[in-house]
Amino acid sequence: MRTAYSVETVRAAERELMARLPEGALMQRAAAGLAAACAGRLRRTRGGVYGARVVLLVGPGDNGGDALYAGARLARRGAAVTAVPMDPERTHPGGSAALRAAGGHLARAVPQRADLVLDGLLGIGGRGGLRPAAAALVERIPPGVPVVAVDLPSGVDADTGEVAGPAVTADVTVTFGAYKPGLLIDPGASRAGAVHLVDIGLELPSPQVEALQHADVAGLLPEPTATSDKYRRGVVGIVAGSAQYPGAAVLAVAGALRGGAGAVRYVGPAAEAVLARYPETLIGPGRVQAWVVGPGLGEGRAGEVAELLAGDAAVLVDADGLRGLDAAALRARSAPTLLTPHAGEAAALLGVSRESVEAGRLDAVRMLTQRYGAAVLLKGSTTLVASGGAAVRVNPTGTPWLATAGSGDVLSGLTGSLLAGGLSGADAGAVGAYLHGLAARRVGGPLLAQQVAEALPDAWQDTRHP
Ligand SMILES: NC(=O)C1=CN([C@@H]2O[C@H](COP(=O)(O)OP(=O)(O)OC[C@H]3O[C@@H](n4cnc5c(N)ncnc54)[C@H](OP(=O)(O)O)[C@@H]3O)[C@@H](O)[C@H]2O)[C@@H](O)CC1
Ligand SMILES: Nc1ncnc2c1ncn2[C@@H]1O[C@H](COP(=O)(O)OP(=O)(O)O)[C@@H](O)[C@H]1O
Ligand SMILES: [K+]
Repeated sequence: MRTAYSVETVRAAERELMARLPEGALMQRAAAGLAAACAGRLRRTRGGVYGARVVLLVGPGDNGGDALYAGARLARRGAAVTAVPMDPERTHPGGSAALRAAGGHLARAVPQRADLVLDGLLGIGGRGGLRPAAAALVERIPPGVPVVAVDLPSGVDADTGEVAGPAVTADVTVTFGAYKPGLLIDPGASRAGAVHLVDIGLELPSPQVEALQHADVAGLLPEPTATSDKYRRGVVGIVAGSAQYPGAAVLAVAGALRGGAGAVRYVGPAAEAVLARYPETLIGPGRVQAWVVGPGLGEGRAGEVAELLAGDAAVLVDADGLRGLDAAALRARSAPTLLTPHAGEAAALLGVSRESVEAGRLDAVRMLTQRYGAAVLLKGSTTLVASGGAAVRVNPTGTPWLATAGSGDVLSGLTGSLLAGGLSGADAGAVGAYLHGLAARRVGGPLLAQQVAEALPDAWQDTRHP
């Protein structure tokens, strides 16, 4: 499991550790890790540190201090290091002195010839959009030169991944002590590049955000045993499709057949199309452990949704099923319930704009789980899964090629199948999104939704091999 912590949590752990260490020790640990990562990068790109031209963008706080001390270490190894302070009156004094003593120097303008740029403008102390002095330095980063962000790319909100205005786009982010949510959640995650964690010895409580990895998923997947039969493995029912959208039913069934349930039942007007493609499908009402309702349902079928929600099987509500949901009915349920909106559907459920959901995905998914009393999977770039007050799960797999009609139907079938296999709403959502994203990466792009479904068994097997 990869875990991420809010600024408040990191600050508290930092205070606790600092009280037990000599002054400045943590910053030296951070700078040593940062310099090592930069040296590694320079070795790969130009054969070594000696003679490399390194530019430091230096902000007024400790983030700038980290950059200056790391710059001093690189200067001692023969790099030509130039630091450009955002505010020359407010620059980490110890760091500036160390850099000068190591042979580096400070400048007013950003040199345009460089082998590496360190973004040490703002770390976890950054608030709001970059102020003009910081934005002006970011604008002067020479194009094509690799950028290493110190702790996080300046302009990215550490707690949410929100980006208000200009921000640094890094090739690598060297982060200290713990991942921050903004490094895992878009739009921030896309600005961070490859994230490298430097252990500085912080002791941390439970995380605010987490991301499953192969071993976590393999541990949650429902595998059949010698005593399994198709009913014990779980039956998933799909209520999807309409005369207008029969394909949604076929794609949801395609996902459900590869999600580990023992049988897939289809209820709706697209039975012929479903059977033509998947003769394995059971047709018509019957007992199930989990329902998937919504893909391609069209309008005027809220009654079917309400009826399923009144029952005691697990229910996944997607797409058209999400229209006019009754929060009180959802809150009254005791079986697992999972809502799987994309940003537009989430916006409608919250009564806000789609843009605000996309800009603040973490807040949106937390508000949805609170308001509807259900687990919520918010689809899109860096899919999030929230359930009650537990850590929000961010999906680390996936590809923008998934932004294609029908891929969400495959996801809902797959995830419903996992619910039928006995996973909780949050686990089914996180594991479903993970496999779906892994399968899509295997296909590459451009991809068809049905290819994603077909690649699911291979993705499932991949999770067993770390
Ligand atoms: N935590 C740990 O364990 C460790 C932390 N370490 C390091 O410390 C970093 C945190 O340092 P920090 O607290 O000094 O804050 P930092 O990010 O440098 O920024 C604050 C300064 O920026 C300014 N400013 C704010 N917003 C702005 C904006 N939008 N645009 C422009 N300016 C803005 C703000 O100005 P003010 O608001 O005061 O006017 C203030 O001067 C952390 O990320 C990590 O690198 C490691 O050394 C060791 C272990
Ligand atoms: N930019 C993106 N990056 C990664 N995944 C994306 C992106 N946009 C959409 N997706 C994924 O593609 C799928 C689309 O689902 P959805 O919007 O319900 O489409 P549809 O209703 O056509 O099936 C979801 O799994 C979503 O997370
Ligand atoms: K930074």
